[in-house]
Amino acid sequence: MSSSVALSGCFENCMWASSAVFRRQLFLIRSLGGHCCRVHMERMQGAEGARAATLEADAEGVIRKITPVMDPRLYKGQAGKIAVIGGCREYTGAPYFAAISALKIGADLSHVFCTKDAATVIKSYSPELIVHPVLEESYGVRDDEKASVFGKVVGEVKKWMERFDCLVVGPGLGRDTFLLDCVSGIIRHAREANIPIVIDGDGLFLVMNNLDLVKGYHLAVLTPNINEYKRLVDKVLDCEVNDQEASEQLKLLARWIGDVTIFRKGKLDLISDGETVSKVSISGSPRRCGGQGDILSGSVAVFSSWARQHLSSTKETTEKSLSNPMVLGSIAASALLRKSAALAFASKKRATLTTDIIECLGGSLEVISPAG
Ligand SMILES: NC(=O)C1=CN([C@@H]2O[C@H](COP(=O)(O)OP(=O)(O)OC[C@H]3O[C@@H](n4cnc5c(N)ncnc54)[C@H](OP(=O)(O)O)[C@@H]3O)[C@@H](O)[C@H]2O)[C@@H](O)CC1
Ligand SMILES: Nc1ncnc2c1ncn2[C@@H]1O[C@H](COP(=O)(O)OP(=O)(O)OP(=O)(O)O)[C@@H](O)[C@H]1O
Ligand SMILES: [Mg+2]
Repeated sequence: MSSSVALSGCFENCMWASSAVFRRQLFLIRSLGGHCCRVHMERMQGAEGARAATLEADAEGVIRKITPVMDPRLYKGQAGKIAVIGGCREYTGAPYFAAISALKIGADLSHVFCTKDAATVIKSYSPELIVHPVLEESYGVRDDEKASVFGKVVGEVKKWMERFDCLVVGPGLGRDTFLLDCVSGIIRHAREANIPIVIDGDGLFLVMNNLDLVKGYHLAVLTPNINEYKRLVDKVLDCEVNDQEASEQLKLLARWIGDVTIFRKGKLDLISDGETVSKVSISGSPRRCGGQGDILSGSVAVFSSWARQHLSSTKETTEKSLSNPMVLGSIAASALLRKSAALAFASKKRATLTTDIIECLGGSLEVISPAG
């Protein structure tokens, strides 16, 4: 069987959910206990053979290609307008890290949509950010007010939606049920408006329980850390993480969810849109202070916006995944985060904090793609 025929067969597998064949397979998988991934893997391997090892991405080449030149004819906003949906009573650092990283890399405007409790705190970290105190948690809303507050919250974000090049949903969002309902409404509007979305942190918690929010949306990137990836694999593939077949499992996960890009964060970063898998293993920092994933989500937002702009202005024909702006943006963000973390660690050692890494973003980008 040709590999393309086999691949399309595999895709069809993802559509089994409503068929009798799928129910029979599910029964078989369940009867085998925790071996469902092996079953899937064998199907994949049967389909594609033992595919070539996952290639290291030419991340610096990608950065050079998509980073826009500094052109005095550009006006404010053309280098990127990013919005972070996140920030609640508990977490104010995460949305700040994501939003400020976007600016430090070169976006022109960075907004944060958060709860009232978080807004003043985030504003006090930086006057550069545009902060909207619009999200509401259950404790502040009576049951009989919920429908109207929902409409107001979603409406406030929708007013701005079309101006954004990318949304980052989840850093420091929390897990309040009413707040997450409103964020589901925001994601639906973003999809309708064709706005790319990076889903991270508690945004992944939301999406994992409502896969339809991202299913089939080619402009969505999911950025799970080690715990979030475990939960995603468990929920979607109904099995455990398989590190021996990491690339195949990731590819399968992206296909199973449907047309999204998944960025699996870890000792090495793996990125797949279900077509190919790219690896970025540039050495980073051994410090694992919280917040590095937040820098990454803001960075993916900027680079994927730049990749989208680049691709729409060139007629390059290339491999399908390398014409996927979300994959290119993810590869670029991974490399820049890792280089910046290494640079920060070289001078700060054990005292390295997320804010130190953010300070290294500009310098690290300058080495790869000088501003002029
Ligand atoms: N400076 C800041 O502001 C930073 C803020 N950050 C923000 O923190 C948030 C969580 O992200 P994280 O990375 O801690 O998630 P992760 O590793 O899955 O969780 C570890 C364990 O905690 C638990 N758990 C988590 N949230 C829970 C909840 N609301 N309620 C109850 N349990 C919860 C979780 O349990 P489980 O999901 O398994 O039930 C798991 O066992 C997210 O918004 C992120 O952006 C970070 O970006 C760092 C910098
Ligand atoms: N062991 C490691 N060695 C080197 N770099 C790593 C390692 N683990 C993660 N990273 C880098 O740090 C980035 C953030 O990953 P991490 O797993 O810390 O995210 P996170 O847990 O979501 O972070 P946050 O604390 O912001 O929520 C990854 O993209 C990766 O490049
Ligand atoms: Mg995180």
